[in-house]
Formats: sequence, structure tokens, C-alpha cells
Amino acid sequence: MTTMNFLEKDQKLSLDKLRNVLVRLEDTIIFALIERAQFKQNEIIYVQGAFPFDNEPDFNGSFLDYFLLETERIHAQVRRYTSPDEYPFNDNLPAPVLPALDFANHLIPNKINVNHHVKSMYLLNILPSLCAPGDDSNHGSSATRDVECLQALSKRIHYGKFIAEAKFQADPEKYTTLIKARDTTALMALLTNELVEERLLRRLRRKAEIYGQEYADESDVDEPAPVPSTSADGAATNGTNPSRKRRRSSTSDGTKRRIDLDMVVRLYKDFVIPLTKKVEVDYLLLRA
Ligand SMILES: C=C(O[C@@H]1C=C(C(=O)O)C=C[C@H]1O)C(=O)O
Repeated sequence: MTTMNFLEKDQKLSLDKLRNVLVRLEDTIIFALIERAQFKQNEIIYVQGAFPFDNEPDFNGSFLDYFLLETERIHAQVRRYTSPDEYPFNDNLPAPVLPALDFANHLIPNKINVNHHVKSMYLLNILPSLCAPGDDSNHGSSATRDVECLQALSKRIHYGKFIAEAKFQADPEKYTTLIKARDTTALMALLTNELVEERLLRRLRRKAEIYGQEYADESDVDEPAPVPSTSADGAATNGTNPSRKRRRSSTSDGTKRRIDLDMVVRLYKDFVIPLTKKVEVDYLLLRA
């Protein structure tokens, strides 16, 4: 199970299934980062007011803010944000044009949304080490990739609500005692699973190493071309064309990477996991 089907009424929250969803979201996040890393930082798209939007005279945000808002406006109309695992970065989005779906109700009512933290973490701490400095004019492409990164990170981090609910259901007495005492330190300690975190960071580095490798297509390398078993003059050959040598696409360490492994691990260690756990604690505190 790599996704939760929130339309299934009898599907109970399972910590294992939820963890599998987080594992699958690692792939989504790594590939979204790889896509953004193709372009330079293009800092101007993050500068408030740097681009005039004639069709939106009252809008005074950055180019990315504009693209994110317009993206969320259209996604809201196809009811993206009615799904229990989707959280927008903007308020005041249009109503869906599609009829409401009857989702299973796993969580207690809450308005927890940490996307302001997600966005500032991404722009201030991730982007500068993800992309080369400078401007390559790929402003639209950079913004589209930024939106994909932000949406994937937001989804992953807000899954903390489901994780917290599953943990509460597994031990309601212990959690209720700490919630009533508003003991956030003890709550954080109780919900923390260091073994899961350590395994995640090891897996993440390995995934980034594999997904981030440049693949040298067969047509890009001088493979020894197979030749007929006998040459034109009829002499037996060894089946290869000695004149073509294999051109390696690798660098000195044997691989050319599209993403910095340490950056990916740091993203999770310093930001994604702590923010997920903050969502878990914030959600549990509502459960008193
Ligand atoms: C998500 C969980 O809760 C915590 C947060 C984790 C994370 O964000 O990766 C991993 C383990 C826990 O410390 C979990 O227990 O799986």
C-alpha cells in the first residue's frame, strides 16, 4: 500500500501503511528536487513585486507566489483541497466545481497547516544548496518545479496528523495523560521513533545516490559495436569493432550526480522530520 484511499470507509489507520506512504513520498520529493536542480536559483522569481501582473493589479507577491496562487486556484476547483491529505499554501481559494466526495473521517477536526514553515524552509534553507547561483531565465520552469517541491513536502509533513492519530489509537491512555498535562516534551519523546528515523536517513541517501545518477544511454557511449561473425573478407572476427572505445560519462568518483546527497539528507534531518513531528504534537494537543 503506497497511498491511502480516504474514500474507503472501513480502512483503519495503520502505522505501517502510513509509513509506507511516507517512504513512497521520499521518491516524489527526491525527483521533484532533481527536476528543480536543473535550473539556476533564479532568485528574482522570489522577489516581491519584481514582476508586474497586469491581470492582477492588487497582487503584490513574488512570481512564485503568483504561480503558486494560480495553481492552487485551479486545483481547488477540481477539489484537491477537500482531500484529507492535501493542504494549500493560500487562503480564499475558489470552491470546487466538482461535487464533494464522502471521505472517511480519520482525524479530529483541526485547522493545522504549517505550509508557511514549509515555504520559508524551502526557500531559505533548501533552494540555495539545491541550485547553482545565477539566473538562466528559466523563470517559469523554476517556478513550476518549486510548486511541485512545495506540494510534495507539504503532503509529506502533514501526514504527521495521520501518524499521530494512529499512535494515539494504539495507546490512548498514555497519550491522553500527556496531552492533559500539556507536556509537549514528553509527547515528542513518546511519538519519536529513532530507529525509523535512522533507517529513513540511510534509505534516503541511497535513493538520492541512485536516482541522482546520470544514466549514460547506449547511444551516448562508444560501445564496441557488434559486427558480423565474419568480416567482409570472410575472415572470422571476435564480434566487436575495436575502433570504437567506450566513452565513460562518469566523473572521477565514478558517477555524475544530479543532486547533492548531503543536502537531501539534511533536508529531512533538519526540516522535514522535525516539522512532521511538530504537526504530530500540534495535532495530539487538540485531542485532549
Ligand atoms: C512519522 C513518524 O513519526 C516520527 C517522525 C518521523 C519522520 O518524520 O520521518 C519518523 C519517526 C518518528 O520519529 C513515524 O513514527 O513513522
